[in-house]
Amino acid sequence: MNLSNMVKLRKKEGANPVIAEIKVYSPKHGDLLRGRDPLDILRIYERSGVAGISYITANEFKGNFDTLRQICNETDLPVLRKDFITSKGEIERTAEVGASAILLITRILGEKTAEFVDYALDHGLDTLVEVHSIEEARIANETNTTMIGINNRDIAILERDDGNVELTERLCRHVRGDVVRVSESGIRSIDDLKRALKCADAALIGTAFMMAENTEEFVRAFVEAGR
Ligand SMILES: O=P(O)(O)OC[C@@H](O)[C@@H](O)c1c[nH]c2ccccc12
Repeated sequence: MNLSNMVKLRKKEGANPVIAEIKVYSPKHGDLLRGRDPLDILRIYERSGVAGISYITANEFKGNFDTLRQICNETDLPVLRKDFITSKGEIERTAEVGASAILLITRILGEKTAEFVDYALDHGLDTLVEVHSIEEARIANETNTTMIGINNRDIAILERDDGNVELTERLCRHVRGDVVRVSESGIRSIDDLKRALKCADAALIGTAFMMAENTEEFVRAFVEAGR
């Protein structure tokens, strides 16, 4: 099942649709993996009942394509590839490795966003078009994307800012309601999660999960909150 449909299924089941990110490093927080194996994090996320897995292949976040391939081979959950995609060849590679969805950043692709969405859809991928402003939401709304993500943090400065769910609350009404809407980044607590899910269909969380003392307990609490 692809990521957008998995989000809808988890929502129907009464769980909070959470996309859990295996985030090994961030420019703001530094090392997040702390010597763990990314596949062990994957198993914990699977056991916690998340709707899908996100993995960043971008060099700036110390990701790599082989780990993405391993994750896709090891799980039945839909996997989202996050990177600063600027070529159609990267869309083909993402489909070939078995990922379910690909992130396409409006800030980077601009007027090419719609064309890249169609190319990804034609290769069997779900698309998460990422926006950080009303203008970018307008571009995203004009595409055939299955999902639109509101990044609460500013990817142009590699998320060194302290964005939070206020941006989701502010932008959501500008994002089409007929696509899966995802609130991304800066979600650190159950309260943040509940605020995000008031207007988005799913929440994408990385740092808070990677920094948790007891990851499974922490992630499961997010998935089950309010049940
Ligand atoms: O670690 P956080 O604040 O929970 O954010 C996760 C994810 O949204 C973030 O890593 C992200 C969102 N869009 C991106 C694009 C590239 C790299 C990373 C990202």
